[in-house]
Amino acid sequence: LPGWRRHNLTYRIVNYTPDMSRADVDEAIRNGLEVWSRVTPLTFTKTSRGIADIMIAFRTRVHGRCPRYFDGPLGVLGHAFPPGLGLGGDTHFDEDENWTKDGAGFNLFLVAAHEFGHALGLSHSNDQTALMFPNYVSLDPNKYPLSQDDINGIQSIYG
Ligand SMILES: CC(C)C[C@H](C(=O)NO)C(=O)N[C@@H](CC(N)=O)C(=O)NCc1cccc(N)c1
Ligand SMILES: [Ca+2]
Ligand SMILES: [Zn+2]
Repeated sequence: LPGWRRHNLTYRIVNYTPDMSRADVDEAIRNGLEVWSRVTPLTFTKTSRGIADIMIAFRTRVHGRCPRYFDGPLGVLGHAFPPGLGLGGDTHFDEDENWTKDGAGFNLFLVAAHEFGHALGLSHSNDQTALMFPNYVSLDPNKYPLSQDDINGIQSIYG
């Protein structure tokens, strides 16, 4: 099955980027998840310790037991693992990027919303307007980032 069977999921921000305030990181992550909870029956509860379904961390290069590596500034910005136990759902951001809450560098909210699409079971879309399009397009972060393609995709998994 491509999606989570449980709809009440937990997430934990394991570490924070020095590029932004903790409050701004918490906000960007919460909003990135809310993009998807608004169009599905999914709920996301933040935990500050132990193992959560979606473990979120800022990492560089080779990191921990993660099978994927980061590549320094630019290029790959983040990666997330599809639903499942263990690494499933876990989402990593490349700490070698400049993470911001506005238009400079890379907007954490936008990249997080994209990565969480993967963590919920979506793969890339070839629709240029889709959040799940492979390449970062710096949208106005206040603009609603989901396209109809994204909504069709997530609702085909979570109904
Ligand atoms: C092969 C993958 C590990 C690439 C990686 C990705 O898609 N992660 O989900 C990634 O970071 N892709 C870059 C590609 C790039 N540097 O343009 C990206 O911006 N993905 C995140 C993203 C953020 C917001 C919107 C969109 N459409 C894509
Ligand atoms: Ca990178
Ligand atoms: Zn992606």
